[in-house]
Amino acid sequence: MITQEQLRDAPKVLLHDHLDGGLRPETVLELAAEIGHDLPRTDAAELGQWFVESADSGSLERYLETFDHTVAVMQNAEAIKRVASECVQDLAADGVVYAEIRYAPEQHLTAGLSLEQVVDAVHEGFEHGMATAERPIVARQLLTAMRHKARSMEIAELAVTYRDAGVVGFDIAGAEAGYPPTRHLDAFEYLQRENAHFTIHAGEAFGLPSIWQAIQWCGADRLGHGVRIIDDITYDEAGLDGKVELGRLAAYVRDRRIPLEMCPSSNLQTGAADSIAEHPIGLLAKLKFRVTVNTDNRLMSGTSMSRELALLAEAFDYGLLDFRWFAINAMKSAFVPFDERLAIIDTVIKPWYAEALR
Ligand SMILES: O=c1[nH]cnc2c1ncn2[C@H]1C[C@H](O)[C@@H](CO)O1
Ligand SMILES: [Zn+2]
Repeated sequence: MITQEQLRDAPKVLLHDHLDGGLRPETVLELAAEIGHDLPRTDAAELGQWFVESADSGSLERYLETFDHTVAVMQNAEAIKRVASECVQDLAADGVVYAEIRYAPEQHLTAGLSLEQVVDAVHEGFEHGMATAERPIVARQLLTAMRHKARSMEIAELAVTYRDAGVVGFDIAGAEAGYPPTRHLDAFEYLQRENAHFTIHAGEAFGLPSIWQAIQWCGADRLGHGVRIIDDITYDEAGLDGKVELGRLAAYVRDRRIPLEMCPSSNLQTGAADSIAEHPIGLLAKLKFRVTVNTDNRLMSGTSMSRELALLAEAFDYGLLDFRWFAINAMKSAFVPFDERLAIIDTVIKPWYAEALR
C-alpha cells in the first residue's frame, strides 16, 4: 500500500495544467474584492465547492463557464504574478518537480495589458514561485489560443518570440465540437517551420476526427486528453484482459509514441468518461501507449497530482512502478530540451524511486 506521504513525495511530472484553472479559492476571493468582481460565494471553502459542483456539469461547454470568474480576476499584472507564483508553490508542495502550465494570453487583456505584458507577468510569477517553493521545481509556460477565436497565429508568434524566456510550447483549448484543429492550420504550420513544439486539446468532447486532424493535418507533438482514441480500439467485454485490436489511427499514435495528456477527474466532470475505473487510461496504459497523468484544472476538479494518482491507484491497483512509468513518460514528452529532460529523469526521478523501491 502506498502511503499519502509517499504519494506526495514521489517526484511527479505535470504536462497539462491550466493556470486559470488552478487558483486557490482564497486568492479568487481576495482578487475579486480588489477589483469589485461579484462571485457566487463569499467564503473560501464554499467557493471552492461551488467551482467543483458547477464544473461537474457533464458537458465541456458548461464546465468552461466557470472560468469566467477566474479569468475575470486575472486582468492586471500583479494579480497574474500572484496566481502564477502560488501555482508553482502549490505544485511543488505536492511533489511536482517539472510542470508545463498553460493559459490563453488573449483572455487577459480586458484591463489594458498587452499580450507581451501578460506573458511577462506569468514569467515573473513563475520565477518567484520557483525561488520561494518549499521543494525544487521547474515550471514553464505553454501559450494557448482559444479555438473559437481567431488569434492563434498571433499567439503562435508570441510563443516563438518567448521561446527562450520561459515559454516552451503552444496549445489550443476551449469548446472542441464545431471548432476543429484545422481551423488553426496556419498557426500549426508556422510553428512547424519554426521548429517549435505544440500540443492540441483533441479527443475530449469530440471523437476520432479531431485526433486525426490534430496529428495528421496539424502535426501535434502531443494530445491534450486524447481519451477518444479508445474509439479506434476494439476489445471484448473482458476488457483489459481480452483480445484487443488497434485501428490505423490508434496504432499510429502508439507506434509514434505520441504522448497522451490524460486528466481523469476532469474527464468525469465533462462527461468524457463515466468513472475512473472505466476511464480509457486503464486500457491505454496496459497497451503501453505513451500515457501521462495530469490535473487539467485543480480548482474546478478539487484535485492535485497526488490525488489523481491516488484515484488511479485505487481503480487499477497501481503502485510505485506505475507511478515511475508515468513520471518518466511525461518527462520524456516534455517540451524543454532533451538534455534538461534527461537531467530530471536521471538526477531526480530515478534516484527517488530507486530508494523507495529498495
Ligand atoms: O479540458 C479542457 N478542454 C478545453 N478547454 C479547456 C479545458 N480546461 C480549460 N480549458 C480552457 C478554459 C481556459 O480559460 C482556457 C485557457 O487556460 O482553456
Ligand atoms: Zn485542458
